Amino acid sequence: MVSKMMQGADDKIPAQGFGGKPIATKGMVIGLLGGSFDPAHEGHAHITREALKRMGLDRVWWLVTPGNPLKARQPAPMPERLARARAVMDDPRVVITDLEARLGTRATADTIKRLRAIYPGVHFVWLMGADNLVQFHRWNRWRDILRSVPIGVLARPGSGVAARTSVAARAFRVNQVDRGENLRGRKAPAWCFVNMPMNAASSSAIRARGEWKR
Ligand SMILES: Nc1ncnc2c1ncn2[C@@H]1O[C@H](COP(=O)(O)OP(=O)(O)OP(=O)(O)O)[C@@H](O)[C@H]1O
Ligand SMILES: O=C(O)c1ccc[n+]([C@@H]2O[C@H](COP(=O)([O-])O)[C@@H](O)[C@H]2O)c1
Repeated sequence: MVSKMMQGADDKIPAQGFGGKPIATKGMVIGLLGGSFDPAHEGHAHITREALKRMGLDRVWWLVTPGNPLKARQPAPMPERLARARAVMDDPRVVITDLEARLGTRATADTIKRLRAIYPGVHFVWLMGADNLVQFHRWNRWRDILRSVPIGVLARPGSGVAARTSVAARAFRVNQVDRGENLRGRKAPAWCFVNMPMNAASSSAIRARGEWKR
């Protein structure tokens, strides 16, 4: 028989955060911000705070990718990207993790599938900047992603029009949340476009200025 104390612990999954995987509580709504974070910057922190505030999220996990499947360039070593990300985003609601390296996944569709299996009862929301919606139809099994989790798209300078008229936006137009930006309780397919004061920071600009290893 499960004791009262154990019942409390059972709400937390995975039970002991095994293998460095973060612990979540059943019923939580967790935003996933995947990225190269090469390096992390104020733009990432800005969209994370906005997503937490506007979308009804309990947590955001930054998934520092072992390597974007569409980018030929190898990013800086994982420990350095993790350390920089933790310095940029120091908030108890945000977990910086190398989960994809631990799971052995690269394609977002695979990562989401694995996370939903490992964390039953947890609701995931995929987050991305508007520039990623523009080329989202080039991602592996992009329609499966849209059908498996709600997606929050955050405005980024220069990408608004292209994002709104992108292949993915047009294909899933009827699933765009028409009122507000709150994705809590939404069932996929559902996505929102968050118009907000924008931050122009980018990793490539930081690298171009020689402020980060290339
Ligand atoms: N300033 C920003 N405004 C809105 N979204 C952003 C911003 N910077 C990054 N993002 C989003 O954060 C996620 C991770 O971005 P990434 O780590 O690739 O940074 P980046 O600045 O876009 O890098 P790069 O310049 O090398 O392409 C992506 O979904 C991206 O769209
Ligand atoms: O799954 C894919 O095919 C895919 C293609 C391009 C990008 N992604 C993911 O999108 C996220 C943003 O990548 P980036 O390099 O723009 O920061 C990151 O988690 C990548 O793994 C995923």
